[in-house]
Amino acid sequence: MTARNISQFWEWGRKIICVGRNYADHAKELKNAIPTEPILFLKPPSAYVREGSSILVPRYSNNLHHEVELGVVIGKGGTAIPESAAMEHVAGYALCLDMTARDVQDVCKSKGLPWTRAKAFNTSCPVSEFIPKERIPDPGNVTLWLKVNDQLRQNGCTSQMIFSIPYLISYISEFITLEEGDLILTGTPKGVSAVQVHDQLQAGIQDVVTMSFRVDRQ
Ligand SMILES: O=C([O-])CC(=O)C(=O)O
Ligand SMILES: [Mg+2]
Repeated sequence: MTARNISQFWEWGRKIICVGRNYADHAKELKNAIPTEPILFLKPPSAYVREGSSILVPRYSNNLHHEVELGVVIGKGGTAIPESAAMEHVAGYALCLDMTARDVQDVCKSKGLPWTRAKAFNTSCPVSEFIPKERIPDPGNVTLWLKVNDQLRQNGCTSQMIFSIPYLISYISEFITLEEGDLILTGTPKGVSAVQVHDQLQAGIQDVVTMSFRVDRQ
């Protein structure tokens, strides 16, 4: 067996744990209450898509939204990690999109059902290259942006997160053991909007990384 390299964490088949409503301005734009505790959901590793492949609109959705998010890649596993030690468990970062079938999510929300079909479908988690920890010395203060066909839609700073990265690692690991290669999506700032087939999405973390994806029909 060849040695696994964390710089290709998306091939490892590990967990993708997502935080919802972690920016007050995004919670407000969707008319949701501001959470007092992290809201979590999961995507399977089959959700990953890499540059060069397209984001596919599920056949059952007519309102696919982009959500640009900072992803935290776990380098050292652990259970019940104290907040003070949380950053020692981080190997690096990735720019991520939490693609969301908003029409499906709205139905799930109205019925009090889980968001799986809205959030966990194939290609619902586009990811950039792996960004080693050293390249983002202060992950709590970086700008995330996203353009659709060259028009800026999202532009937010991770300093606006309600729950910090160390807090999230500690909170999650209390009841889900984190493993090397897991990814945590930390929530999206405001500006989410619908994408259409053949749109071109471009996103970045200030001067650290950019990525682009095309949207196609499934
Ligand atoms: O808006 C949602 O669907 C919740 C979410 O994933 C986020 O806030 O990033
Ligand atoms: Mg999200």
